[in-house]
Amino acid sequence: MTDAILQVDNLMMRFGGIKALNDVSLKVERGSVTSLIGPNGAGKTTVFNCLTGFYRASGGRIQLNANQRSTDVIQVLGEKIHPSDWINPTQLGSRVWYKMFGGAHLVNRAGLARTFQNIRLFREMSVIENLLVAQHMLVNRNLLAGVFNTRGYRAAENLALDRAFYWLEMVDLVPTVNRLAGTLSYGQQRRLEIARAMCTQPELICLDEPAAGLNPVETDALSAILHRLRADHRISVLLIEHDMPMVMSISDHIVVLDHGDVIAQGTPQHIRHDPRVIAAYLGVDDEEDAHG
Ligand SMILES: Nc1ncnc2c1ncn2[C@@H]1O[C@H](COP(=O)(O)OP(=O)(O)OP(=O)(O)O)[C@@H](O)[C@H]1O
Repeated sequence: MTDAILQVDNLMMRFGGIKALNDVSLKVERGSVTSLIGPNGAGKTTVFNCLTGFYRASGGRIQLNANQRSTDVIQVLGEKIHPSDWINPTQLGSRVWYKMFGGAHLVNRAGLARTFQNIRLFREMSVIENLLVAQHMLVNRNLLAGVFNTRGYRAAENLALDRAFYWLEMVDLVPTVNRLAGTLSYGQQRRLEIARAMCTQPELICLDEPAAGLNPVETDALSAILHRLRADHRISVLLIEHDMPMVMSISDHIVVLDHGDVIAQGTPQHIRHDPRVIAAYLGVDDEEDAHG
């Protein structure tokens, strides 16, 4: 029996006349590293945007099984009211509720965090401030507790600091703690993005091209971090990445997208030899490499 932390069925996304996602079904097994690969414009980032609530999918189903509950991601983002809701008051109430109070924050609270293809740190804030801001949902936000600096408020702040230092250590950035995020090297900024996402305590982390622009040493350090996330913290990872050696070495499962459709999925070994994947994406050189 499978234990999927994420199950995506028949996901569709249209932008006017453009069909960015046609019919995407995939799943991420709990504790696995799953990679989403494909040529430029295949729809990979659009999948991430639908999963994390940046886009509202045009159709399909996204189920996240984390934090000991199952979350219907499309529902919590706030769906349109359907005509049939008027004869089903519970359904109508739920849709109105999520239309008013739903959004991407609920997806994060349900256990999913992400990083971005173009780094989106607060560049003018220090490293530690970036990590504390990420935790504002988790700490006590009671105004009076803050004004009177109550014991509960201080305890929550200390916990946030402990969590920030824990993940800083994990990504090897403790010495940079007071530097402005914008002054870090590119590789350090990528690692800080991962630490910031981890501070929200997700069970599934979606990483959009984390190795882009990294040198080979930094890419190896990143692979080691992903290994540790899975082995030591049982975090599930969904990865978009063009660095094929990294994808092939780190993934348990690979999903290949092309023109908004899943054209293949399976183990790295299986994907490496799939003729459709070679034709659409990997190309002859990679096939020769694989055989060589
Ligand atoms: N907000 C948008 N408005 C209109 N079209 C969009 C939008 N976002 C994505 N698209 C289109 O959807 C298709 C898929 O884009 P997407 O960025 O998901 O591809 P990708 O596989 O992530 O590519 P890359 O590897 O280059 O990042 C493209 O044709 C793109 O132009």
